[in-house]
Amino acid sequence: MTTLIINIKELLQVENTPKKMVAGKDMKVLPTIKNAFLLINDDCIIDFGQMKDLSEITSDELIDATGKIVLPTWCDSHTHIVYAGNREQEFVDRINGLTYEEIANNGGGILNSAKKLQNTSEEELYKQSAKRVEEVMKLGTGAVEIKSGYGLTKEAELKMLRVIKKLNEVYPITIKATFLGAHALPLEYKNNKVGYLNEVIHEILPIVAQEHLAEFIDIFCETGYFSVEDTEKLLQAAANYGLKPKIHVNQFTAIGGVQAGIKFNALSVDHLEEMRIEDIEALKNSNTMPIALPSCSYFLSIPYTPARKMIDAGLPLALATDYNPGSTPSGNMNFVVSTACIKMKMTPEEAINAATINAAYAMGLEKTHGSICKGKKANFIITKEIPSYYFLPYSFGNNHIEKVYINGKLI
Ligand SMILES: N=CN[C@@H](CCC(=O)O)C(=O)O
Ligand SMILES: [Zn+2]
Repeated sequence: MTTLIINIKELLQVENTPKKMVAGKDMKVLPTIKNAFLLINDDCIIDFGQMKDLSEITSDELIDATGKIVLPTWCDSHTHIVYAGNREQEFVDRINGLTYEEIANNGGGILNSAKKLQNTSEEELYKQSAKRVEEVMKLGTGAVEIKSGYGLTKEAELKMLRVIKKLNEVYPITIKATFLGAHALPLEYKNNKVGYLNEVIHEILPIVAQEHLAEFIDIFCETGYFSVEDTEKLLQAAANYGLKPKIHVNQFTAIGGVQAGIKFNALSVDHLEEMRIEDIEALKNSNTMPIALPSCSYFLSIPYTPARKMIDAGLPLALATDYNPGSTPSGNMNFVVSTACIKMKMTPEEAINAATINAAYAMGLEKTHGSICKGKKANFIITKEIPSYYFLPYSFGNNHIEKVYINGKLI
């Protein structure tokens, strides 16, 4: 089945030769075609170009996109979409003066979500999570990474990963799974971090690998959670099973997590609200993609990742939502792109690159996602009539999306 979109006001992020990602000054460049067409066949992009070069208008379906912009769907390379219940009480507690750290120390935070998830059946967890997957697809996300990490027992971690697997089988959106058993210390291991890490490494990780439940490994490398030494121990064990790191580092304190990630050839290092010069230096000449999570900074009122310093130093940057019940109860990549422009001083071109091609790279999907390129997945957003693509981040909080196609299917 072919679909032809004609009279596109501007087609964004077009590529003739697919690139891996963009870094530094190149992030300011967003290749586009004005007055364009896009042709897809089933789940694949087969042609695009200027309207004047379109030889004949024959297709099973024809869409006139006069006044509208077409761009690749967003890639969300860091989420915790599979969770049970919510934590709106903690939100109110923070408004009333408690800090995120105080809430966690009182048994709230990640442990609160873990308790809820352990007491939720796999079917119910699937149901709650599927609703969020449907929601983010409508918001224009065509590929997403989802972590475990709210289980914190063998049974519950595997339950989360099976739910992620089922979501990937049921929905057209591409889903990549990450094993985050080392997200927090469960209460039973309060004074026995070594014991819990051994449980993760020797009891859960082998099953995750054997059952192919995750492609990536993650750990919360942070003061009060897991140290750099813990991180290296886990990443070494995961490497033996072929799991690639995508890790939580530098959210509240910079303790060397960036360097640990690079040492183990991490695909990405994520959060980075606290960045030292040596962290930026370490990322240069690495294959590791830094990921910023501006909605988390917004929600927790913590610093934003210093995108300007990083990009001006020649680094690439990806943007993701961090959708989770504690620090970011939002999976809206449109808001992420706006916030990156408004609060992190990224240009619209940089933000769109960071949320498409660089984000695809940060999940190992750059060959199939993240741009309008022949042979890539037919994943794209058709906007409502808008004056220019600047309008997307500028007119923040408003919905500019008219249609979303994922794997060639209208969502
Ligand atoms: N920082 C660690 N993990 C999550 C939030 C966890 C929670 O509060 O539930 C994050 O990425 O922000
Ligand atoms: Zn996270």
